[in-house]
Amino acid sequence: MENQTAPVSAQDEFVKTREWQELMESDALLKVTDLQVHFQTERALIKALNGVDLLIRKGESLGLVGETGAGKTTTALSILNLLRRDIADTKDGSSIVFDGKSVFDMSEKELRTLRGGKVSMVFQNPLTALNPVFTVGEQIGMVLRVHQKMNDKDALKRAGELLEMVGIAGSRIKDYPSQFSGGMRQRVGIAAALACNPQLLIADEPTTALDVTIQAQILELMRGLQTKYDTSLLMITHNLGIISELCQQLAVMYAGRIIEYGSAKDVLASPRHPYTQGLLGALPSLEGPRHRLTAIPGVIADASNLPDGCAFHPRCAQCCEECKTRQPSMMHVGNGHFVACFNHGKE
Ligand SMILES: Nc1ncnc2c1ncn2[C@@H]1O[C@H](COP(=O)(O)OP(=O)(O)OP(=O)(O)O)[C@@H](O)[C@H]1O
Repeated sequence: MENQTAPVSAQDEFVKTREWQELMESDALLKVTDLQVHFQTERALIKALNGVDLLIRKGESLGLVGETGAGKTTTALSILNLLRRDIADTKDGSSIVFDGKSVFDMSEKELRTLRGGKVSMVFQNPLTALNPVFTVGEQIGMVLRVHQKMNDKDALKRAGELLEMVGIAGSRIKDYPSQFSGGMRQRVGIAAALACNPQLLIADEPTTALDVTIQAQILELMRGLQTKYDTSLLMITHNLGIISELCQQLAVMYAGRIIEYGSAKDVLASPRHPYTQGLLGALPSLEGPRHRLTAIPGVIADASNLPDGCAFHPRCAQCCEECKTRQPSMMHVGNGHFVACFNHGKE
């Protein structure tokens, strides 16, 4: 294959093209390289992440898409070093560097500053993210007391301001989560996530539980905040509308690897990987453009029994002999667009 350098990690399969390696060495706020995470369960060893490379620059928004089980949430939790060590084994050679510092080398104190301070996460279900027995003011205030060392009075005042910022009357700091609608609870979650002006906001399917009008309002809110505060964003979603509206870059994940990456505009307009083409419904269709990910024929790769070669090959209509035995590297197809596919990775 063209432009391949020598293996860059202990694993022979992590052969990177020069262009991909150069990209991964460029300046970024968050850099994930060769991330490998396995879960040991009673029944099997689940190879959830198998060499994830990702980067997010300051102020940039990256969309991360892929079918269920691709490893998106495991990647997000790894960034915050939140995986339980007793069940999740992060392999040697895995690296996550945030703002110049490895999250795996951070002390407990540094990790507390990272979580909810420098990096915040908004979850899919606003009900489970909020504690029902505390008022929303107390919950947002708690973030401010811990991270900004504010006293109770200032924290409550600031919590009211943050509620106003997400379009909820500040006087409602005294209300409990059950007194808010689903959309409002998600706004409260976002207010809490933004309390400390994070450098990176991770949103894991933040609008799935909401109806379409509220979804649009939340997205508008996130876009406004991103522009105003230059916050970087990692947006995990199945919704392509969100990607095209909110994200500059797009990474597509399959079986615990990134298999396509580029500007969201390029990848959505001309997906190169057969998997991405299938996901986007870009394969010939009579139904016109799709706004959500479409179903691809075949079974999603089983993380406890991954096939040799390209993990997508058993489902790929364009599979050739090489695909069955070798892992394709991320190849540059121009304009910062990369694809890991032997058939489509050439200029
Ligand atoms: N705590 C765990 N114990 C065992 N296996 C796990 C655990 N967490 C995740 N996995 C497995 O790791 C793989 C990746 O899961 P992950 O939740 O990261 O995928 P995902 O892309 O976020 O999926 P979804 O879109 O459904 O949220 C899956 O095979 C999943 O079953």
